[in-house]
Amino acid sequence: EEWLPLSSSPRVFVRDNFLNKAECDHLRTLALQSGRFRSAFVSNDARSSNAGQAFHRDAQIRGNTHLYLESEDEAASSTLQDVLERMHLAARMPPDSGEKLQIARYRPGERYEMHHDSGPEVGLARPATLIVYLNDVEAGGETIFPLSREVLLQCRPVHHADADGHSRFGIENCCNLRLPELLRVAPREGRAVLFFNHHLLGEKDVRAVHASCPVLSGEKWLAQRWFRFESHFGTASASNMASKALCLDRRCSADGEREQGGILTTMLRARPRVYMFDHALTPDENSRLSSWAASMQPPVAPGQMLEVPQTTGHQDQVLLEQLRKRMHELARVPYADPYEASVTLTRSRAEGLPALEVDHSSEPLVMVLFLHENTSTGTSESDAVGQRPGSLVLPLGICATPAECCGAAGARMQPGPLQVLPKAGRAVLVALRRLDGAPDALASLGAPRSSFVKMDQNWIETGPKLDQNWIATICCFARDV
Ligand SMILES: O=C(O)CCC(=O)C(=O)O
Ligand SMILES: [Fe+2]
Repeated sequence: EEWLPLSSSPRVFVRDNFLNKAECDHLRTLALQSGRFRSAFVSNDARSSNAGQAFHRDAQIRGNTHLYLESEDEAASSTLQDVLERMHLAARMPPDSGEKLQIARYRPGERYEMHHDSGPEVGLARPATLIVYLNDVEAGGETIFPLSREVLLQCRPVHHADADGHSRFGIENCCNLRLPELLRVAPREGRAVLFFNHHLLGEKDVRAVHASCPVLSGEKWLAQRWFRFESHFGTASASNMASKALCLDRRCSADGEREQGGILTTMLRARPRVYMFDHALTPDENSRLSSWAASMQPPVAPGQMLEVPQTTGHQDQVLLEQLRKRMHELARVPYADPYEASVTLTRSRAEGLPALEVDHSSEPLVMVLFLHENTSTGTSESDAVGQRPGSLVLPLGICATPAECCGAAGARMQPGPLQVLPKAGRAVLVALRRLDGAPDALASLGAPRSSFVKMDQNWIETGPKLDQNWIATICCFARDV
């Protein structure tokens, strides 16, 4: 497994060894050498002018120091560029969506009380946050997410009286609690936490509040990337990544991030967002999937679609669910087990945070498609890239302006159909929405005339129906063609 989903509401993922020791050391050294550390609570940058951040200027609320790495730092460090690229790939966020990388440092006693990272109401929308811890902390410093209203209340930045009549302020009251509804991520060198501050359809997820427990002993260092809805230029990494995507469009060699478990992630397009995952299925899964499809009675004709039964008892049920789960994880979309987890989810929604608004329209809906042998997808537009039989050709729309399509390097990029060659175990993810949840007109997939299996209830015969809350499509090839 690669990124481990810890919670589906809010969406929180964790991955160990996201950065290696040398990379962690390098980022800390860059930060120290810059001499730019300053108190988080006296920050007078643009962000402090908004209401949501104003109270963070109180040392009691947030006592650590931090700095931002600048484009000059990026230009001078290929390690930093590489780290940033991997951060964007991991978060499935386009290259131009990142703020400057923040390096933060907490000394004993320093903490950051409960807060939300995003404030669309004040013009600061941050759909996702990626934190990487840069060292091992002797004690304390966990990042915590309250998963129920009860726990949230016990963590609020007010004085809480405990049973003995002692008063404890804010998270100090709840960092000691060992409760199942308190998700706690201990800082470990190289460990990354990815969480989404907005729902898949763009609305702010009020449940994504979190805090940093006080460091009890030692120091805590982290690197933090915030992602924005709107294009957020000014970082060198944006143009590097966009030109790599350009290279892939033109069929250069793949160059992506190899995740744990051997899955190789590559961004094919920034707008709309298209990702390719090699080795998403193991050879064993490919062959089991192929023989399962081949065993269908009556046989599946080329071009015919085949529905995966929802019923339990099918001999390949376990395999199919495992794949479905993996596809969801790759898409960073919460997986709702059709038989169990969805029930659990519904229950936790009903009981968990009754006073908070939960956006039911963001129900995950991802379809998983498998291409079978003897199928030819295709549109005539694909000829320019020399279509091979069975390729997945995505006629990904026409950009109004090149910059709109591909960000910083847009002027050099030719939008047009994207061809993904079939390769056993390869999956392709197309985000159908922009980061703010609006349907991405560039992701109009048309109607690929291939044989697909959709892992939910219905056949898809035409393009995705955005009015039905489609978020993404992900398909995988079980065979080479
Ligand atoms: O230090 C942590 O673990 C969390 C930091 C955080 O939430 C923030 O800086 O916004
Ligand atoms: Fe935060």
